[in-house]
Amino acid sequence: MTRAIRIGTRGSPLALAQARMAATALRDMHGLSPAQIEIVPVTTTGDRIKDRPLAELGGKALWTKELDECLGDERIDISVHSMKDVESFRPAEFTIAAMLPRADVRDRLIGASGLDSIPRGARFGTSSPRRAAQLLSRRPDLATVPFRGNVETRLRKIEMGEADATLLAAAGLDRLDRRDVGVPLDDLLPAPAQGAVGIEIRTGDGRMRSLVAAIDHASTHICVSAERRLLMGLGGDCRSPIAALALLDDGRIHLRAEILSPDGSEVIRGERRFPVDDGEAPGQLAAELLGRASAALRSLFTG
Ligand SMILES: NCc1[nH]cc(CCC(=O)O)c1CC(=O)O
Repeated sequence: MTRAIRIGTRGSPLALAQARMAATALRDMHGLSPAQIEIVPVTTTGDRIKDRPLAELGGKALWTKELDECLGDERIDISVHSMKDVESFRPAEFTIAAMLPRADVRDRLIGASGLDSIPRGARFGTSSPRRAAQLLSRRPDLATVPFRGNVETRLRKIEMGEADATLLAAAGLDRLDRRDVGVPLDDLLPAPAQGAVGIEIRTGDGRMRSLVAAIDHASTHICVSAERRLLMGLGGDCRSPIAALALLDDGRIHLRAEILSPDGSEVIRGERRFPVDDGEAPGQLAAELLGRASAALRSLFTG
């Protein structure tokens, strides 16, 4: 091994925890010493802008732009991302060469013991169009209030009473050792790629490609790729209320998805089962969902 592998990551506590998971996996797989891996925190646009819903800025590589610049300039060798935050179309210059084993994919409800136990008219904190729409479809009496910041910040906002309840990804809570926080919701479909951590390299970097490919978790990669293909087919971005989850079932992919109007009044659900090497099926499911949606809902998508 020549010089240390530089792992670029966002600087949030969750991002750093995920970068450490990637570092540990690489170290264990390749028998590296701690000095042979370095973690390089990079501040992204999404981290800097704290006062506006990110959905308003929409589709502008909010979490990846600065990391991409570092990766492109060879200031880092790999980038570690929450796959959920990685836009569906990436520059050909970069390749997601591996994913870590997926964590709990569910959202957890904070501030109430179940969706039915939230008091009538309570304020629900979220800036996620998906979470807002899913919640309003079940509880139209609730009011959503904007809710940004990292996981710890959002938990503090609930403690301070800025909102009565919120949803957070189980994956993030668990990785921050907040395993006891919140109630998992089994019947709320998560965001595409929720719970998955991706490792990105420069497409031409053969050395990193083989180092990183060795820690790839194949079933996670297969399922998250199917969810991202669906997203591409929908032409959705972080402004579009989309939920999707692919699971492997008997060697085949079972992909479930829903698209929602922002106020939750319209919910279009669908699912497909298909072989893992069928790259077309997710796009076909996307087209089918859009075909069943009202013109107003369809207009939120460009696919
Ligand atoms: N949107 C921010 C974000 N990006 C990834 C996670 C959690 C980890 C994951 O889903 O992989 C979170 C926090 C959350 O949604 O609660």
